[in-house]
Amino acid sequence: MGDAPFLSVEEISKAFHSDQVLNQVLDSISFTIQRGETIALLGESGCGKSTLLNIIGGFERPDQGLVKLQNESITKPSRKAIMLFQHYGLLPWKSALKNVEFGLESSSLSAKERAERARHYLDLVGLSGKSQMFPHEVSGGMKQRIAIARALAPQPELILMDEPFAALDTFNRYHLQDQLLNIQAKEQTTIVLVTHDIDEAIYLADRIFIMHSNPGRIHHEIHVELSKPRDRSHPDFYTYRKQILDEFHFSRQESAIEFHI
Ligand SMILES: Nc1ncnc2c1ncn2[C@@H]1O[C@H](COP(=O)(O)OP(=O)(O)OP(=O)(O)O)[C@@H](O)[C@H]1O
Repeated sequence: MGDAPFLSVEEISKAFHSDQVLNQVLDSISFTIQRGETIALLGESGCGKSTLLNIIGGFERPDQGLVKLQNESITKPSRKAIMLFQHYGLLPWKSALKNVEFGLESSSLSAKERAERARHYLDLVGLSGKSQMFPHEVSGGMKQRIAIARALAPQPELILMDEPFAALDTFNRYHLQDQLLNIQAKEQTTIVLVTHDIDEAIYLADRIFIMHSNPGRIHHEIHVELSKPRDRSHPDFYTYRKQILDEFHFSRQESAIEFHI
C-alpha cells in the first residue's frame, strides 16, 4: 500500500435531475484522510453533505471521480465502511445484544464469538447491564448507543455518521460524543461525520471541511489544533466557533448561544 492515504476522494462530481432541471450537487471534490482521523463535513442544508457521505460509503455512484479506501476503489457498499444514521435503525423485535449481533451475521464468527463481540461493544458504549432490553424499553440516547455498538462491532475500517446525535437532547449528545471519543482513542477508528452542529464539529473533529452549496464544494478546511478531550468552555473553543460563524457570515460580537446551521 506504500504511502497511499487511508481514504482518498478524487474529483468527485454528482448531479441530480429534478423537474427537468440539472442540479449540480457536488463539483469536483477532492481530499484525503489518514487512518484514525475524524473529519466533520459542515455546511448548510442542501450543500451535498449526505450525498458525499453516500458516495464515500458506496451507496451512491458519482458522475465523475472516485473514492479509494486503502487504495481500493469503492463502487458498492462494503463491510469496510459502515453508515450510522440519526434514526438508530434498530430491529424492534430483537434485544440490544441481538441487534448488535445482527451486524455480525455476515461475518465468519461463530455464534459464541458473535455474542462475545456484541457484549464487548455494548460494554464500550456503557450498556453492559442492558443487553437483554428491547429498543422500546430504552431511551433515545440508549438506542443510539446500541446503534453505535452495532456499527463498531464488525470493526469497520471507516464509520460514516450522518448527523448521528441530532435527535438527542444536549446532555445525551454530550455523553455520546464523549463515549465516541473514548472508543475512537482506543480503537483508532476513522470517522467521517456529517453535522449541522458547529460545537459538535469542533469537539470531535481533527479537521472540519466547510462546504458551500450550488454547487457543493469544500470551501475551507479547518484544522482543530486543540488536544482531546476538549473543553467546550475554553476560550480557544470559542475562537474556532467564531471562525466558523464568520465562514457562514453569522458572527456577531459575542456568540455564546448554541448554534445550529
Ligand atoms: N436521490 C436524489 N434525487 C434528486 N435530488 C437529490 C437526491 N439526493 C439528494 N438530492 C438533492 O441534492 C441536494 C443535496 O442533498 P443532500 O441531502 O446531499 O444535502 P445535505 O447537505 O446533506 O442536506 P441536509 O443537511 O438538509 O441533510 C439537495 O438539493 C437534494 O434535494
